[in-house]
Amino acid sequence: MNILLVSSSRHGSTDEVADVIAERLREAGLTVEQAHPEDVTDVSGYDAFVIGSAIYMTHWTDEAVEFTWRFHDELREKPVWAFSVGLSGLPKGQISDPHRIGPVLLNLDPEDHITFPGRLDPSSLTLRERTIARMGGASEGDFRDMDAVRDWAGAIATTLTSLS
Ligand SMILES: Cc1cc2nc3c(=O)[nH]c(=O)nc-3n(C[C@H](O)[C@H](O)[C@H](O)COP(=O)(O)O)c2cc1C
Repeated sequence: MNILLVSSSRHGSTDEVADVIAERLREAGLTVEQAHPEDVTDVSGYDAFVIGSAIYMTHWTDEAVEFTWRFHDELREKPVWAFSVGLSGLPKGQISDPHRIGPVLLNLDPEDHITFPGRLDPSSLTLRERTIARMGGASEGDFRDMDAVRDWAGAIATTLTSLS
């Protein structure tokens, strides 16, 4: 079973979450190809999709959203899992609003969607990003829980291996 795992990241933390998902799916014997959404030109030949994006200003990246529209018809025909990486749910994360990604998820109609806590490293941000993050009261640090990521990927693997 061939899976396309698409991740959209500005500062790397979402790509690293995607790497953990890919590793877990491969452990289950699934074939996984990883790509960034803007590099994908063809989605034929895949049996399932895992699509994730970092959240910025309550939205998925433009590249991730554009991917979901570009391949809307193909994605609708196969199982899709979606994940977001952001700081929603953290005590100071006032800029987060996962509901704003609702239209994307409605478009994708995924089997499941999950939001994983992300990483905010001020030293890697542009001045504009740093200002927005500070104004929003975002917590600085790496809040990713890779065990939770592995568990989520494990559940996908269980579903997909039962189909094949
Ligand atoms: C300018 C800026 C805006 C952000 N907006 C949100 C947001 O609206 N919701 C959220 O949950 N996280 C938000 N975050 C946190 C990022 O989603 C988090 O840092 C994520 O791990 C970044 O992923 P990346 O390293 O793959 O780019 C924001 C971060 C920055 C710097």
